[in-house]
Amino acid sequence: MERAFASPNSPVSSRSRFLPSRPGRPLPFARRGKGDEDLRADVCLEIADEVGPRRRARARVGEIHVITGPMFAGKTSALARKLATARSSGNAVFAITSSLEAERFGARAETSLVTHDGDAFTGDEEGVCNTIEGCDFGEARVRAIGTENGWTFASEDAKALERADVVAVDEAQFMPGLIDFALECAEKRGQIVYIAGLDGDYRRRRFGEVLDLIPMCDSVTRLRGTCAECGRASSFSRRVVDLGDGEDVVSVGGSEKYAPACRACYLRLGRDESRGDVAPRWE
Ligand SMILES: Nc1ncnc2c1ncn2[C@@H]1O[C@H](COP(=O)(O)OP(=O)(O)O)[C@@H](O)[C@H]1O
Ligand SMILES: Cc1cn([C@H]2C[C@H](O)[C@@H](COP(=O)(O)O)O2)c(=O)[nH]c1=O
Repeated sequence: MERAFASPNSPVSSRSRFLPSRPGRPLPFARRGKGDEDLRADVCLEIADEVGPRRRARARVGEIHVITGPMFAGKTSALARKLATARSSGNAVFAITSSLEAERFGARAETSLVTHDGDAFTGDEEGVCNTIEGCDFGEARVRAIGTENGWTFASEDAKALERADVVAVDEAQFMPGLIDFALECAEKRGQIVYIAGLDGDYRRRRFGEVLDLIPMCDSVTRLRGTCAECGRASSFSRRVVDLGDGEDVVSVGGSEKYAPACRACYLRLGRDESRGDVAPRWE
């Protein structure tokens, strides 16, 4: 797909210089008419701050944004919204998730980011987003990878990853080599990178490499959900089933195994269930 961009010297504000200029193509928004160029600038400003095909070419250095927090906090939902926005402003998107997701969401999780509500961000092959009339979408792919495969992709996927403006990783706690991958995308290829995943496991201990990315990222968002016990904001993931002595930290699942917990309920229920592994660390 051929792309034309506004000249850096055009008489528009520095922010709107990130915006794609595509003569003859529909605006990615419904309102059109007199002064379309102004409208394009006005409407796109808020999303152009974070992503835009122009930005990559201009800066040659990308960004890394981390979206973390406990289970059921809305990490995947937030990531999917970011990607939908990026895509609807003409960016090519490549999203990666863990092949472990298929264990809880089935085969659709091989090519979609699936949330606990059952919503999904889906790539082009499934033809979801292209059906909205008048919108000019960048291509999108979602691929699941196994930890045993590393960051290897089929050749067409590897090309799509290479040319993407925006790269996303969901379930990042399951991905060894996360830091090298994120840095390669942002600093070698100039891509905007979103990393979503758990920072801690059910014991509130470091999970994978998500935390290690913090000193290298541009922004961190730690989301909270709703405590399943009391309705206050949840900050932690509580494992609600006993998987036996020496249980694995990694155990894929949803609400049959985990619950969102506020601090008070996490401590109370951890002790009530005699789960030494979740007792306060100061005891
Ligand atoms: N205890 C729960 N069990 C199942 N779903 C929940 C629970 N608490 C919240 N949810 C739903 O999960 C949604 C968030 O899903 P998702 O974006 O997949 O979160 P995350 O990626 O952080 O686990 C919330 O909007 C809410 O509707
Ligand atoms: C706390 C915790 C979680 N997991 C697993 C359970 C789920 O499969 C994912 C988290 O998914 P979400 O999108 O954040 O809801 O991680 C685990 O293996 N070990 C844990 O301690």
